[in-house]
Amino acid sequence: MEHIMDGRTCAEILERVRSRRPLVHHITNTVTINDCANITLCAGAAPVMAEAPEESAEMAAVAGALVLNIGTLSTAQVASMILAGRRANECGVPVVLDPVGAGATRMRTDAVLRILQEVDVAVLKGNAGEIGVLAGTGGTVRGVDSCGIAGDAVDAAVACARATGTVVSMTGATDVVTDGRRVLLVENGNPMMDRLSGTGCMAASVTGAFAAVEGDYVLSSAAALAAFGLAGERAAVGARGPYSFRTALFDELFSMAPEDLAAGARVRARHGV
Ligand SMILES: Nc1ncnc2c1ncn2[C@@H]1O[C@H](COP(=O)(O)OP(=O)(O)O)[C@@H](O)[C@H]1O
Ligand SMILES: Cc1ncsc1CCOP(=O)(O)O
Ligand SMILES: [Mg+2]
Repeated sequence: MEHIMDGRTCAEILERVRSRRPLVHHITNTVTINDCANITLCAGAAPVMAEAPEESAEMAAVAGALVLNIGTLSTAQVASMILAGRRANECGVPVVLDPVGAGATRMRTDAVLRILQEVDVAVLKGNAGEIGVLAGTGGTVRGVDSCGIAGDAVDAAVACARATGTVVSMTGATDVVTDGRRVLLVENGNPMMDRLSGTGCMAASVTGAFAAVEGDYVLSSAAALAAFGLAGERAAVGARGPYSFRTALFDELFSMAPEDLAAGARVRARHGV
């Protein structure tokens, strides 16, 4: 491990998001689209949602990052994602793919495999079940929820990164971020994040904002999950349930100073993969 990810590194990436305010182009689902826009703003970046095939490539070309989320996919939407993704690749814009529900239906699994074939994806951010399915090592997904992964979760994430050539960012109580060689474990977060629809989608949005300003996507993805998870920890204090937690989650990310993240990030390297 040539890079140890300390809180200071996370904080520096957050500072860069805040000072550069990158445009994060989303093609995403209709359930959590507004939450994705607002969490992007709270991170310090600028969201735009643009999925029409007539404009998606043009928008991707001027973005700092492109986030593709298949949560409410259609054949036409996936085609537009591929148009945008290819142009993003030509322009050096990092692409984050959220394979929402991959493994739950054949259409979702096939769409993800097709996007991975046609687009050079920088970060594949999914829950454990989705990553297990895409790794081919085994995972179970019901609807959009992970119902578990076969075998060791870190091994599956590493296998998925090697098979897809992406940085895999696998969320859960402990997040696993790997390029198939380096492995970072992010301990930030709170179980309340699992009780609210959209936290996985928002994690992808923040991942996109951080990827726009840091070209080492293992570092950018771990920093993004540390910041989002720390916001979740702080939001849980005093929350009365999922919806007061939701409001506080946005407020906590918005008001998070880089020094807060430097002190609160809990990221460690896992050796020996
Ligand atoms: N039990 C938990 N403890 C702490 N953080 C969690 C927990 N479950 C999920 N998270 C966090 O919530 C976010 C969404 O993760 P996850 O629930 O795995 O995604 P999805 O909604 O795609 O299934 C991530 O930032 C993750 O770290
Ligand atoms: C419930 C639902 N159905 C299709 S997309 C979606 C939102 C999924 O959000 P997340 O995976 O971030 O919890
Ligand atoms: Mg969820």
